[in-house]
Amino acid sequence: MALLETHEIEVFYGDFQAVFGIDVSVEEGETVAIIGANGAGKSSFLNALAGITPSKPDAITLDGKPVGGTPAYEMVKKGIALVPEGRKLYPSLTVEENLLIGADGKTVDRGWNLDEIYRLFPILKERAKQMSTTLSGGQQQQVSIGRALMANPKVLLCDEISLGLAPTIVKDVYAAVKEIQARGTTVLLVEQDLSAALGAADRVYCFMEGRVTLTGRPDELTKDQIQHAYFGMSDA
Ligand SMILES: Nc1ncnc2c1ncn2[C@@H]1O[C@H](COP(=O)(O)OP(=O)(O)OP(=O)(O)O)[C@@H](O)[C@H]1O
Repeated sequence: MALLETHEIEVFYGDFQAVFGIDVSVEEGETVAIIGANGAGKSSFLNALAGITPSKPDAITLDGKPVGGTPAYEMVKKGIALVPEGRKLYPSLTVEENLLIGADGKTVDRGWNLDEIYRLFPILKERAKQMSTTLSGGQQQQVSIGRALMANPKVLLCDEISLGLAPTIVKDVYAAVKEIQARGTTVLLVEQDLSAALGAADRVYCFMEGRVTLTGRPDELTKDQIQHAYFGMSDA
């Protein structure tokens, strides 16, 4: 049994359907990436897992138990924590205060605390008392990841953590994802930066127009397969 599974999950905004019956499974300790173009439904899917958009109870199982439709503040206590698109830090709080807020979602100790976050992201220790808004984009992304880890999740959800960052900074952020996985945390990420996603993930799912068009291990997939799955076209 996989740690996290979706079963024919659907996401609606009023009458508009963004996700059409998607099955995804994530094994404990895996890093899985969802790739796809703008509007493919990646964030809608991730937000359903985080309890931000509604879903049916059986549509999401964690450790085999239905958790779909659980509100976001409860979902994090069940073990699913989100690094949201755009970081969404609290601008009036310091770096450390932002991190400490993440600990409100902690119900089990899986080894993540302030010391461990500062070990993963040493610059944040130096900047601990600064307002989060004074940090660079990459450092703010570190705070957002650290805040989610402070909840000690079973599964860390990351939404477009490369967004707006220079390529060298993206590399650093993804090196941290590898480290997070190495420390035993399961990661499910949504990413438009293909090389970042393929470099970090054990398995990928490609979404197009709210459906899965391709799945596999990065080393098994060809460029043409990915292009076809991404845009519905190929070189041929
Ligand atoms: N709050 C909302 N209300 C109505 N429609 C929405 C809402 N959020 C997303 N959508 C629509 O749902 C579809 C999927 O959007 P979603 O943001 O999930 O895609 P995405 O793959 O994450 O793309 P992006 O990378 O641009 O965020 C799009 O057609 C989008 O316009």
